[in-house]
Amino acid sequence: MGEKTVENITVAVRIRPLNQRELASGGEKIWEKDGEVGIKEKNGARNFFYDRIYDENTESTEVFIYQGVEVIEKCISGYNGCIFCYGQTGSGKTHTMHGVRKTNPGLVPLSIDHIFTMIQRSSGKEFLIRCSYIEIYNESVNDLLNPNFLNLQLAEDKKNGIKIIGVTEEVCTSSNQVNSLLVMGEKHKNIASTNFNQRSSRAHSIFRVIVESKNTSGRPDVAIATLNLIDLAGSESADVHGPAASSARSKEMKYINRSLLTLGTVIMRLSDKKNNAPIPYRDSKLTRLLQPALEGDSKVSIVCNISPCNDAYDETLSTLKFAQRAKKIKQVIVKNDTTDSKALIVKYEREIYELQERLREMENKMVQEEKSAMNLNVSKELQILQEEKERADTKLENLLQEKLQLAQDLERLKSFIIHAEDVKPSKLLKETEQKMKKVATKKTNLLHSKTSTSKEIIIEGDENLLTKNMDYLENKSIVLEDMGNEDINNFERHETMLLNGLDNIEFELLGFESPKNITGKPKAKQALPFISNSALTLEECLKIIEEQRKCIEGQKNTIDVLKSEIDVRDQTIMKFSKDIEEKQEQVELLSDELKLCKNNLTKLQISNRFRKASKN
Ligand SMILES: Nc1ncnc2c1ncn2[C@@H]1O[C@H](COP(=O)(O)OP(=O)(O)OP(=O)(O)O)[C@@H](O)[C@H]1O
Repeated sequence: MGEKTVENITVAVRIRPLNQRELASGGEKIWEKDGEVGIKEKNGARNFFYDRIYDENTESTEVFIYQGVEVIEKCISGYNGCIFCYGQTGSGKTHTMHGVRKTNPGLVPLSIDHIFTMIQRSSGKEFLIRCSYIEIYNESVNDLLNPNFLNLQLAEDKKNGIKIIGVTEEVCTSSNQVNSLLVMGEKHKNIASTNFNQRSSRAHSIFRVIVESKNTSGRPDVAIATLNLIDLAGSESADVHGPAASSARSKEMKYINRSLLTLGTVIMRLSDKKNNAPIPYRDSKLTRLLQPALEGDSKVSIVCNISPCNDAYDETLSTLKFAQRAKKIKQVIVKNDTTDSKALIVKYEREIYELQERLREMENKMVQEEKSAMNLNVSKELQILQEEKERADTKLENLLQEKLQLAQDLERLKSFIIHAEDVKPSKLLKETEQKMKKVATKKTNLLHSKTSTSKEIIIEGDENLLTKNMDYLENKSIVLEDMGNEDINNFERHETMLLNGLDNIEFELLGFESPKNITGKPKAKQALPFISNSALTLEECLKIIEEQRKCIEGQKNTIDVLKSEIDVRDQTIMKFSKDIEEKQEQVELLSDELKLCKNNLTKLQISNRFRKASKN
């Protein structure tokens, strides 16, 4: 706890001018100011003294100078403050508290202006201002800054007084901002027209400003002061609404009067300390909310508003008595110093510090990012990609070479392969084959035409191949006799050739053995010009042909394998090319990202430089 001061509640009386209704009804002014601090009945029957008396000629600014300035300045120094107006309906409470914003502002807007003026003058200190605005309507606490928040609950808070749970608290940094909140709250106020006041407040309204202050150097203490600016609803008698009063107005009147009565009792008990009767703070929401202030933790200033008219005599007298009692209340007000980390200013400062740290970290990180992006990531990435590309290029080059080699091999191998259709049959072979066919036919015919004996002789001729040959020639001459002359000539012309061209197959077809011994060496090979070695037997030739055929088939298989290998490599090459394209795209993307990163950094740096400049 901080410094203490013992003070009385400051009580002033403000006399408003007679209003139209009073003048029209022939009302008379029976109360008048008596010096700076006195008020007396015109007939001299009664007089009262307070801290200050304001008459109908006094401007609200003057009221503020005496009733408001000290309270506000105490708040700025860390003491709680409370200013409220008390009086019957239509006596000028709202006029005093709020006034007419531009032409004749009341204590609330003047207090706000003064708070910010004081802040401006308080070098070496920092402040945090937050505001809330509520009204107590029919004993229900409603949020005027958020009309959806109705019937808010109250809770005891030993450090900060009575807390309104869930109330809207707006942090404000200028008087304009606070005034905007006031305007907004005013729109949600319960106001109605009565016989006594066209715009009568149907609820008590409390504009609350919490001022947190802290020295920028030295002790870390934070002073938290709460300023309550209260415009009470006025006490009402039944004639305020007339006999046709609606049930809503009657209900409002009941609640207003009951809470004002409780306030009166609280003030009475506080002013009479000898009487140890309990103080009924809890009997109304109004007194509960005012309890910390009235109990003595606040600098309290009360303006009691009265009508000077004779027809309001009772109400005015009641107000003046209330003011007298209030004047007696002594208060020990204490400065609210705290090192509580819950103080919003401490919390915000910590947050600001944390945010600045984070910003610094972010800036460093961004510089690092930029560097690494510039020097490491991108160049490394590029280097890797380039190396990969070079490797892929080499691979591709090798594969192309291999492919070329394979293509050449293939061509070479292809040139080795001879297809049947590629080979032109020799004229000689063709003729030989034709003759062979003819001979075969004729031999068959001959065999059929001969007796079974001659057939047997031929078969038996196996014993002596030469004899067989003779027989054969004999048989042939028989056949020749049977054939026409033309045939004979033809046959003879080709006989040698035929004999030479006959191979073992023909002989075997005819049921003979190979005529190797007939001519010494078989001549069949001479009829096969593609076999260059005439020394080979026909079987050997066939074998060679078969081997060659197999070899060609083998080569074909090899070529097929090579072809499929080439296909696989082609696919690999395609894959590599695709990979390279993808990597190049990645490189482009990374370059774009880097550009973006650089732009963002430049923007951030500019905004930082702007922010630091505007701070200075
Ligand atoms: N000092 C003053 N000078 C000029 N006009 C005043 C003064 N005091 C009050 N009035 C006028 O009297 C009328 C009623 O005043 P006001 O609304 O402030 O009364 P109130 O006490 O707030 O009433 P209620 O309790 O019904 O809300 C208003 O039109 C107001 O402008």
